[in-house]
Amino acid sequence: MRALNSHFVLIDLHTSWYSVNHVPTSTLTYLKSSSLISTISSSFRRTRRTQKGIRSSKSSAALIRSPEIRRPSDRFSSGNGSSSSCQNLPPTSCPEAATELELFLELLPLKMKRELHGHEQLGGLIEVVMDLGRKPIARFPSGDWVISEQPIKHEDLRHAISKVGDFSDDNRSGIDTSLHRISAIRNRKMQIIGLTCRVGRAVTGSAEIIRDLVEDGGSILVIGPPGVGKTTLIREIARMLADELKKRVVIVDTSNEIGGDGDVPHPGIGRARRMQVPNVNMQHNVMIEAVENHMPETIIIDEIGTELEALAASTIAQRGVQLVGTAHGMTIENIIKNPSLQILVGGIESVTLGDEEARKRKVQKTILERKGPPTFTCAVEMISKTECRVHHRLDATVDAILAGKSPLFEIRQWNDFANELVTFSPMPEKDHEERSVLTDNNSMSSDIESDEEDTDHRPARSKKWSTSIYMNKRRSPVSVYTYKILEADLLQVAKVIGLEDEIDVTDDIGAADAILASSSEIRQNPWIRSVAKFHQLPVFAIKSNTMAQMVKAVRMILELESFGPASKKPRNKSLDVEIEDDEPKRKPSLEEIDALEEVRLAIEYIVIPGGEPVELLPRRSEIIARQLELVKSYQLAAEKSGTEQNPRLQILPLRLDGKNPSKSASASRKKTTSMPVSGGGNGTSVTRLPLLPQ
Ligand SMILES: Nc1ncnc2c1ncn2[C@@H]1O[C@H](COP(=O)(O)OP(=O)(O)OP(=O)(O)O)[C@@H](O)[C@H]1O
Repeated sequence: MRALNSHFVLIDLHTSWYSVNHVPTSTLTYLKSSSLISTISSSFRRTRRTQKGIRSSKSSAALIRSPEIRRPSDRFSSGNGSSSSCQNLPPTSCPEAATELELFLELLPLKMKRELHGHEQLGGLIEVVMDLGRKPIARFPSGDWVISEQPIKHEDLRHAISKVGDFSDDNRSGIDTSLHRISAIRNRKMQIIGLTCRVGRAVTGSAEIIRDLVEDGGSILVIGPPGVGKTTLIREIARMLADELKKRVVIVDTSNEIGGDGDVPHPGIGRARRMQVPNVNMQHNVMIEAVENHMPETIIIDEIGTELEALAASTIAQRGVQLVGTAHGMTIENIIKNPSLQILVGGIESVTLGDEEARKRKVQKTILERKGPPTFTCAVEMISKTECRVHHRLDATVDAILAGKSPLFEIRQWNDFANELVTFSPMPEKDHEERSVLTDNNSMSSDIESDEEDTDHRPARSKKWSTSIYMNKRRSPVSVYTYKILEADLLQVAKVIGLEDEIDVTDDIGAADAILASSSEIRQNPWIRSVAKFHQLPVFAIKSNTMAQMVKAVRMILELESFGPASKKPRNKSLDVEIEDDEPKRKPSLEEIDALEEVRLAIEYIVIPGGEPVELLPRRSEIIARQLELVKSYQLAAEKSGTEQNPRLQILPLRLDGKNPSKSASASRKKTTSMPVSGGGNGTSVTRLPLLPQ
């Protein structure tokens, strides 16, 4: 719960400062058609002004550091290499970029190529998708575009394949002397039936947003969703370090994506050296080889994805080499929760405190702590190509997340129009007294609240939800609009309890059947209730983002559980359900709390993400009964094991209906401690909670 919660705090900080900027598009679409739009847009303008104010006001309470502003002349003064000559030009106006784009377009059949040539945003092309029997799609920053009405034929794919090198075992290939990445989809006979062709480009200046971190010499972990620009960023970091800071840089280039296809690396990496990797499974070996043989001062590595690679990264960092690496994930919390990558943030262990210590720290007896120093000094969460969150001290961020506190981070935005970098740090929530002054959020909220009463001016809408209608006929699957709750968390919980076919997530509030939000967010941003009322949608609010509450929410949304006394009377015909943990019928003992916390940690950190069974500590049989209840509330199976004197519970990665809750379980993953199941007799190997004191 702590870890999950803190994610919310993180987003909370982010949104509380400029929540208006982050009103979901769908909401804005709705607002455009309603009388609320003037309220929101005026608040939006106020917020923008506030941001400008912050840029010029050093005393602003929202700033921990004063904002840094760089001019384009600073940005581009020192770039060199072939790409630098084009740095201020749009890609199509730059001869080298245009040549590389031409190489890319060579992949396509003539007709498609001609169509694409006519597209005004050709210079910003991101990907072309060619799937057999389907219309080819071009992906631009502005969205997808159908290149041709003619479906892709075998010969189109053959043409494209003939222009690229061999596909490696990760199904990726490239075009000689370019940075483009071609990824194949195969059928069961291993024939290629689809291609994702990504335009690679060296973007000089793209690393200016974190130049200070690069110059500091610390190790940098870059995380972000696919396609956000991680590879492009670290390619530029490699060039910056090698050419401008004169460091010995070695790139471990697993898919030849950083240095391009071919044996002579692309000029985009400057003087950095590149080591190719014969086979993806050897990435970790090549990482170690790079350190042992080539005396690098910096190692650059894209996509650290396995436990072995994470271990190799940690070894490299211990040898005093600066490491710049990327990993998939939206936030640091995703890395903490990923059993293979945990080591990058220092590893996590569960510690049971003594009664005295727990009282002193005002925490539960079983807490999560960082095991050791993180591999990386700092972390960059990429939000878009021009915006990121910088965690200067990754160790402090991880500690804060594990303790359920708000981590300190800095938001950096590159403003393309003004050509300047704006840096600001949101205050932790509890120190955030002046937030209302800074964001004008309060006035926005109250405006909206008052607008709520103005029901006469709203367009008439069909009633989508009222308790009775919903009870009688709801759609399947039920579409849920989530607000400040990770879609992935909701879908994972639905999957765990075997209801994944019953629930869907939508970005379009107008198409939703229900809203799931965190109560604290609703308190801070009451407009969500206004929107819910307008659409007559029920709001399910969860108090804390524990999986147990999520399970309850899913079951309530699907009417598998009654709303109970927590639901408020339908106001304005929309239902408002506050989901809380079940009230304990009696005050639990410390031992019981400890035992239940052990269950929660085991399920949320090992059984569900790792798909592994966990054997708990021996407990008294009454306590085991309580543990079993909790396990069942996650819709998971458990069995008793241990001896009669020392009974214990073993949580199985099986849903109550007997299926495996998580496909993420990797069979090859190392287990901390394994021992045969005692009493269970099915021969499964069992993983104990890491380092739980005996
Ligand atoms: N700063 C930038 N300016 C313009 N285009 C960019 C920039 N950064 C990335 N791109 C383009 O966006 C696309 C995706 O970039 P990139 O491959 O670096 O993303 P990624 O996060 O590494 O993706 P993945 O995780 O899938 O490997 C590419 O076409 C790239 O050329």
